[in-house]
Amino acid sequence: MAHPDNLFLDGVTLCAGHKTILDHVTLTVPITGMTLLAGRNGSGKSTFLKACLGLVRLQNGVLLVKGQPPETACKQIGYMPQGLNDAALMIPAISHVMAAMNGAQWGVSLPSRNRRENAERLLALTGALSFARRPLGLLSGGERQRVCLAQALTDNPKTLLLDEPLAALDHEAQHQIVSLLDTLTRELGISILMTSHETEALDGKVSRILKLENGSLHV
Ligand SMILES: Nc1ncnc2c1ncn2[C@@H]1O[C@H](COP(=O)(O)OP(=O)(O)OP(=O)(O)O)[C@@H](O)[C@H]1O
Repeated sequence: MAHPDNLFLDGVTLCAGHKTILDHVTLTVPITGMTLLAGRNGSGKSTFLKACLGLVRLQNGVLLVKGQPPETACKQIGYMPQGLNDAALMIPAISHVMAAMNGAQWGVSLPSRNRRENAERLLALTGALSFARRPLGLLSGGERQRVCLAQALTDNPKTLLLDEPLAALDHEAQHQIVSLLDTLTRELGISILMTSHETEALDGKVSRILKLENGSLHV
């Protein structure tokens, strides 16, 4: 059912180039709390997250994220893509967060003082305020993930799509990020759909696992 808590797919076919990621998939699954999108390298996890954001078009079928088509749903979704492009590495961490605050939701740009205060609030929330003025390229992997998470949290999203937020982190940093994500789901009611190969760090924290394999998606 196209319920506001659900991810809803009806006859969805999704391709990336010549590769079929989803082949006529029909599925309804709640995505409240933390949902792990699992699958082997190249199975299509990143492509599916992009489809949920309306960045990649379906070949066929209907996809609804919390009851809305991707083009509408994306306005209430924070997205953390896999990796950063090289240009982003040169700018201070706080600018990376402020850059996402374009005021698009309300049609007016926020004054820069408000943007800075908002960015500082989000960086404090993710434990990244102490390195807010350092270039992203000089931060450790774990520090950078915290900044990217702060950027994904701009505009108070109801849902976060996180592509490999635990990649290249040591065990301690993985557990710190997982604990932060757990807090976001429990205290702010944010739904998190994330990809990760680090399933051990997520033990006991995920509400469900969605498996993407051989063109099918199942719980
Ligand atoms: N724009 C594109 N054009 C052609 N092929 C693509 C495109 N984007 C992705 N692919 C291919 O589609 C497949 C799925 O890629 P995707 O990045 O979604 O997988 P993934 O499950 O996220 O992988 P990983 O776990 O390695 O990050 C891969 O074989 C990839 O090479």
